[in-house]
Amino acid sequence: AQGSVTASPSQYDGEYDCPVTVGTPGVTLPLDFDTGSSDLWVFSSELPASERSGHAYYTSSSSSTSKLDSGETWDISYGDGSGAEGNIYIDKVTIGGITVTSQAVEAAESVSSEFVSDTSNDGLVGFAFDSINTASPNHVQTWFGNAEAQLASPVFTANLKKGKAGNYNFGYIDSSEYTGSITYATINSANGFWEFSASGYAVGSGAFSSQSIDVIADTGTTLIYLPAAIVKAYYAKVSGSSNSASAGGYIFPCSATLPSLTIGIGSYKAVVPGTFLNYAPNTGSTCFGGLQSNAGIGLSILGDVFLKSQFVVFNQGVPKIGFAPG
Ligand SMILES: CC[C@H](C)[C@H](NC(=O)[C@H](C)NC(=O)[C@@H](CCSC)NC[C@@H](N)Cc1ccccc1)C(=O)O
Repeated sequence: AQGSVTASPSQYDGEYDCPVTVGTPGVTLPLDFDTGSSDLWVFSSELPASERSGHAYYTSSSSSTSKLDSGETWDISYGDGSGAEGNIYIDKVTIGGITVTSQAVEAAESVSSEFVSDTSNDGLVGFAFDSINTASPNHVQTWFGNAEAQLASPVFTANLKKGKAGNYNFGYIDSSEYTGSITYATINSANGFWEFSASGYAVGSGAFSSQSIDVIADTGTTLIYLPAAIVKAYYAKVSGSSNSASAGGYIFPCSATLPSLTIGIGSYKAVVPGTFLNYAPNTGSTCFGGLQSNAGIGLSILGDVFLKSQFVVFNQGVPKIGFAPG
C-alpha cells in the first residue's frame, strides 16, 4: 500500500496539520504531524468542556471499534513547555488512505493552555522513534510503526511549502516532488529523534564553514534553532537586527533584506531563501527571525522554516534521512 495526505499550514506556517480519521464511524481531526515526538494523542470527550472549546474531539464511547487499553496512561511534555496527558484506547486510524486497525489512540484528559488556544489542531501524530513514546507502563507504537508492514518501503516523505498546502507521502518516494538527487545522512536514533550531523553552514553568499552540527529534523517545531555563534554570524549580516529579551529572540526591521542560510548535509548544500527567514511581524515595524539560538534546548532543531525549503525522506528502515531541493 501507499498513501498521501495534504499538509495545511496554519498562520505564518506555525504548524502543518493533516486530516486523520479515527474510529467507527470515523471522526476526522486536523492533527499536527510531528517528527520530534512519538505520541499520537487527540482532544477527547474526557477533557473538561472548557479545554475542548474551539476543538473537534474523539469520543471513544461513540466508536464501535474502540477498546480501552486498560491500565495504560500517557503524559507528554514538549520543549516549549506545553504538554498533555490522559488514557489510551485501541482503535482504527486512517491517514492518506492507509488504515491501521489497532492503533493506540492517546485520549487527552488534560491539555496545557497552549493547546487549548491553538485551535489549528486537535492533537498530534508523533513520527519519531518508539523509544520516546510516553505510554506507561508499556510503550505503544507510532502510527507509522504500525503501518510499516503495509508499506512497500519503510519510508515517509515531507513536502512542506511556504504559505500553501504541501503533503506527506507514505511508502514511496515521488520523484516529481523534488529536483536533482537526494542526499542521505545517517540517523542516530539513540535519543528517539531523527537526529543527524549536518556538515556546516553558510550565510548568504559567504564562505561555507565546515563543522559538524548535531541537529534533529522536527516537523513539529516552527523555527530553526542553531548554536548561538552561528546565529550571531547570521544576524551580523542583517542591519538593525538585535537579540531582544522582550521579543524572546532576534528581531530586525521588517524592511530588512535577509541573506539566505545554507545548511550542509554531506556534500549537499541545502539553501533556505532569505524570505523564509523573516518569520512574522513582531511589534511595531520589527519582524521576528526564523533562525534563533538553541541556547537552553540542548541540541539544534531544523524546524519547518528549514524543512519547507526541502523535500525530505524519512527512512525508518536504515534509519537515514534524505534531502533534495523541494
Ligand atoms: C526537551 C523537551 C522536553 C521536555 C522533552 N520532550 C521532547 O523532546 C518532546 C518529545 N519533543 C519536543 O518537545 C520537540 C523537540 C524538542 S528537542 C529537545 N518536538 C516536538 C514539539 N515541537 C511538539 C509540539 C508541537 C506543537 C506544539 C507544541 C509542541 C522531554 O520529554 O524530556
